[in-house]
Amino acid sequence: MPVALVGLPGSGKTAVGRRLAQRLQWDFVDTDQLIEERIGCTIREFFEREGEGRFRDIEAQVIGEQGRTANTVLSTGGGAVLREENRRQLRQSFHVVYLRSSPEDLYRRLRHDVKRPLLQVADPLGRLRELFSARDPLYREVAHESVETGRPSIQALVVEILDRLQAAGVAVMPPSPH
Ligand SMILES: Nc1ncnc2c1ncn2[C@@H]1O[C@H](COP(=O)(O)OP(=O)(O)OP(=O)(O)O)[C@@H](O)[C@H]1O
Ligand SMILES: O=C(O)C1=C[C@@H](O)[C@@H](O)[C@H](O)C1
Ligand SMILES: [Mg+2]
Repeated sequence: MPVALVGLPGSGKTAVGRRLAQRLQWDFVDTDQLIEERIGCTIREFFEREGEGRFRDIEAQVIGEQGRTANTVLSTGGGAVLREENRRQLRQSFHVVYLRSSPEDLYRRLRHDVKRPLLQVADPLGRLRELFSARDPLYREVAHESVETGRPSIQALVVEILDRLQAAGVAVMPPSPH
């Protein structure tokens, strides 16, 4: 069964997901990257030109496709859980790991980042707090595992998630090369 990472923008889905896939020798797929390849422009440009609804349609299609893969770590976009259809798909077809972060930790990481369209507002910390209140219940609803990302390094998070995946029988660690 593929593994999906969910969480707010900046929670580490891409950074953690890539390393997790390396350790498992699985494929790594990032829905945001896949979508940018398909639409031929950045998500930010697409949001401005076509609107969030069109972006969410493509996102739902990509999650549906990836649910049929094996040996894949899927890093989802921060808003993937907003659609009921996606929550059902995630819960059914993936082992879902929620990277749970406080709005304050996220703000520290993302304040200089201009790539995340939802944070291009006058009060990004306020926006993150709103996003957390609105989405934390949805991430919890879909998650089979939840890990707090406040203090641990990316490496430590990967080790913790690997332990959980092995305990759940979802993944077997490949033998180490030496
Ligand atoms: N546990 C962590 N400790 C320190 N830095 C981290 C941690 N997790 C992520 N980061 C850093 O925070 C930034 C955002 O991480 P990343 O891009 O992986 O988030 P994301 O969840 O994929 O965000 P988005 O939903 O917007 O795609 C990156 O620079 C990443 O290296
Ligand atoms: O939190 C969100 O709604 C989003 C997060 C990003 O990963 C992208 O998927 C997009 O910018 C929307
Ligand atoms: Mg990402």
